[in-house]
Amino acid sequence: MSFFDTTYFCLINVKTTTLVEAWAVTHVLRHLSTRNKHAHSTLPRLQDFFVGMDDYKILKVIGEGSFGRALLVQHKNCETKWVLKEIQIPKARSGTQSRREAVLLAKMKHPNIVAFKDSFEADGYLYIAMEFCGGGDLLQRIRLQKNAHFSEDVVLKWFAQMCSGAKHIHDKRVLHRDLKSKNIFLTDNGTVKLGDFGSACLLSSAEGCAQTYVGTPYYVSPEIWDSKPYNNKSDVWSLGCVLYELCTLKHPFQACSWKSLILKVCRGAYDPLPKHLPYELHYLIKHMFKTNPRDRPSVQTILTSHRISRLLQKHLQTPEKPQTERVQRWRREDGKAVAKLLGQKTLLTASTVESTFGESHEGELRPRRRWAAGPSETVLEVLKNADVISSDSMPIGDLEACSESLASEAPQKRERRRWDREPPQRLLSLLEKASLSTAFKTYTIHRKGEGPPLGPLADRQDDAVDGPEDDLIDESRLDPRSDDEDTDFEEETHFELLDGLEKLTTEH
Ligand SMILES: Nc1ncnc2c1ncn2[C@@H]1O[C@H](COP(=O)(O)OP(=O)(O)OP(=O)(O)O)[C@@H](O)[C@H]1O
Repeated sequence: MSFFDTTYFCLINVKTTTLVEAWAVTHVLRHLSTRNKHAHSTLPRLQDFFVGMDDYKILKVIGEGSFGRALLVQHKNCETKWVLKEIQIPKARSGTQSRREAVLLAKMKHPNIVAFKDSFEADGYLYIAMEFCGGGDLLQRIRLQKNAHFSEDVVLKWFAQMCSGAKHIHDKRVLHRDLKSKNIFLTDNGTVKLGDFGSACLLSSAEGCAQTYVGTPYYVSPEIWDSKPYNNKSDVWSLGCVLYELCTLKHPFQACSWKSLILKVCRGAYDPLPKHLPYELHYLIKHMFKTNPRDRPSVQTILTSHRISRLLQKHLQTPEKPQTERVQRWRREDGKAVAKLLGQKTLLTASTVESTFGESHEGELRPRRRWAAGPSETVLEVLKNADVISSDSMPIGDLEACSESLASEAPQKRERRRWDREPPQRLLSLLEKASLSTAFKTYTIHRKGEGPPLGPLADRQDDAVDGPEDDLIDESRLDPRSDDEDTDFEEETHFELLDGLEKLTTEH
């Protein structure tokens, strides 16, 4: 199929939606057939193609990312503005591989995901036409604020919409892998949309995709620095970074060196949110920044059964349905039976402070669990002779020793799941001299021996993604899943992050 055939096909597909557009197609076809007769040896670049036509024009170059330019274009007759991403296709790569972002976007139809319009290739470039978000990206919006914080309502609304978009892609077993405020857009009417699927990766194509690390160091979760597989909770970590930025107008993990950045990320050490923000947001951030991905909530959980859910739901047009309850609710009778077994004391009395409501009955207002007024005797005993030092100044080793001694004093020593290992020494030493400015860029790092970093559309020749577009999504993966399965939603292949990173940091 020649370039012109391909272009005819694309244009017909996109523009036959209205009569006006059908007229435009006729015009374009006539124009192209004239051009075809005098076809040059060099195929036209996008500029020739659009500007030369009566119906479209390039309004401006919006910006340039790591992998190409973003252009604002307009269809003359319907005034619709699109963003056209122009991405150079690496010579060695096949065109079909290059369409991954386009195909992913096309399949992701959701009010909180940047809509796909069309994609085509010309002259070694891939063009992806997508919805133009007139409000710009969230990073620009945050910068506009200077020091004025967003209202709580705005933060919750935007975050709810981000989660809704993220849930949609996770439900399709797709990871975004590069969620950051720069890749999240606002429309003119203030709706949030996730964009830039250049890094998105279908798990079903682990063969071709999971061997590549994509991400922006400031938003990368601890497991990635630990060379663990990327999973849906890694996207949750990145969303946590964006939420934190919305709340504070700062990055959660600020640092003046790579070493300190990675240490902070791996320890999950961030400054607490401002006090005026609701408790639910504090609680959510704490959970999104759990260093063990299994302890982080999934987006499904955040939207439906987390403490924050109630606050988020009112900002969603179509509220997310609560999870189908797999775990049976704890019934009062069961509680009583277990309590009897455990020590002839009802669990209600054991776990709640006696309330002025007295004994509650089914359907009646229940007393809320409250902490006892003072710390427990055991804690007081342990702390009696302890030095008073701030946790900030306490070296991590001391903290661990202290918490271990506390645990040994406790009546029942409970094994806690932990993920607070130090980042690998080699990683720290190789990053020591690298400039931190590079930590804000999107990286693509290939496996050991794969050569230099390549764009998001570049992949191995034997990439399983290559092939008919419909093969890209395994439909069986679209079935609804339980939240437990969600936790195990991760890439199957490990990759060597350090080798790739070493190359990058010596290049920059
Ligand atoms: N759909 C869109 N609507 C409005 N602006 C957009 C859209 N897509 C991209 N932009 C803007 O175009 C510019 C370039 O975006 P692009 O996605 O090419 O790279 P980037 O996100 O800036 O960088 P990187 O590739 O490192 O992620 C950015 O300023 C971005 O805000």
